[in-house]
Amino acid sequence: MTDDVQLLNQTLAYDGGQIIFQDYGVVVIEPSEPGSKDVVYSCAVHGDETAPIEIVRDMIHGIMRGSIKPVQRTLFLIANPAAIAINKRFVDMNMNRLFSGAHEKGHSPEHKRAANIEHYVSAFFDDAPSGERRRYHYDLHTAIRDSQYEKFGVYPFTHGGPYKKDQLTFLAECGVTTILLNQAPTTTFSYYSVRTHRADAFTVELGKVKPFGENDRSKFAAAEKMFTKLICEAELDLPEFDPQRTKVFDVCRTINRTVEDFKLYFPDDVANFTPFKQGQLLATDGSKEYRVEQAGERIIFPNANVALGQRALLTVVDIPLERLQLV
Ligand SMILES: O=C(O)CCC(=O)N[C@@H](CCC(=O)O)C(=O)O
Ligand SMILES: [Zn+2]
Repeated sequence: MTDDVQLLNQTLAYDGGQIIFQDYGVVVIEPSEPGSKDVVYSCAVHGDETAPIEIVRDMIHGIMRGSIKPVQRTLFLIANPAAIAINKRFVDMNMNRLFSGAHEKGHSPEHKRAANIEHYVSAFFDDAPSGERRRYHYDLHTAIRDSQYEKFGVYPFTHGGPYKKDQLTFLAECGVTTILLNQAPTTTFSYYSVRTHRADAFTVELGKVKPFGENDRSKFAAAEKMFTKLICEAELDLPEFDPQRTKVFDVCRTINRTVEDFKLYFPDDVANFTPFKQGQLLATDGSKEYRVEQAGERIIFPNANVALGQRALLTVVDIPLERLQLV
């Protein structure tokens, strides 16, 4: 902790550029001869999701020690240090519902931090050298529940734009071979980067939430290797896109909690992506019942304790990848 405080507002050199400690949890890597990519890695939008924090911490330490030498401009964000300090998902508000200006509607620590984070991300992209550049943002998370597909990415709404083969391939190389298509604007961090900064951006769920020190880092090795390569190589040597590699799910329904009396009708240990039988009761929101409508409908991100007005459950169905417009 003492070291972190001493580093605040400091700039250190690494063999290849500078490490700028702009704010708590805001670290900018400026290579002296930057490549054409601007890469954002964020973690701890949810403060108890420790594996992504360990990954980002170790990448920053690797750069400080000289074992990782980025050639691409990189912004590392440890989004919610106050929530990490109390070992909780958030202090007052779920920060991943406060982007794209939603932070203007309140005054909690998360509202303020989300506003500052948007400022840091904008400054990072704006400060890039001129010329054609590619912007990437991987917002790293771990999920509350087990999952039938351990790693999965949320592809934010593209507003009809095509999905990118190189991004699906990069994620597959990270071990993320399941993709969930979000079909509507949201106030998540990854959608903010897509919409406001035209970045290729994803929420990446890397596994299940565990306390610090209990993460099996071997499960993240492929992802860590690819995250490092992306910033250390001028161009990634990715394999050709293989449509067989990635399984795609489409959001079927978003079920919000609108009243105090919200209930889920399946146990806490039911894993993400578990399918349910047609007609089965999934949730009640006061007197409103939510039952499975389609064959093959699966649940994801169930949480009966979200704030009123927020998403308490998603249902998804698998779709053939061939249905996507790919470039
Ligand atoms: O495990 C859970 O129930 C929640 C995991 C989580 O935090 N998921 C993200 C997904 C963001 C997105 O849809 O892009 C979230 O709910 O914020
Ligand atoms: Zn999360």
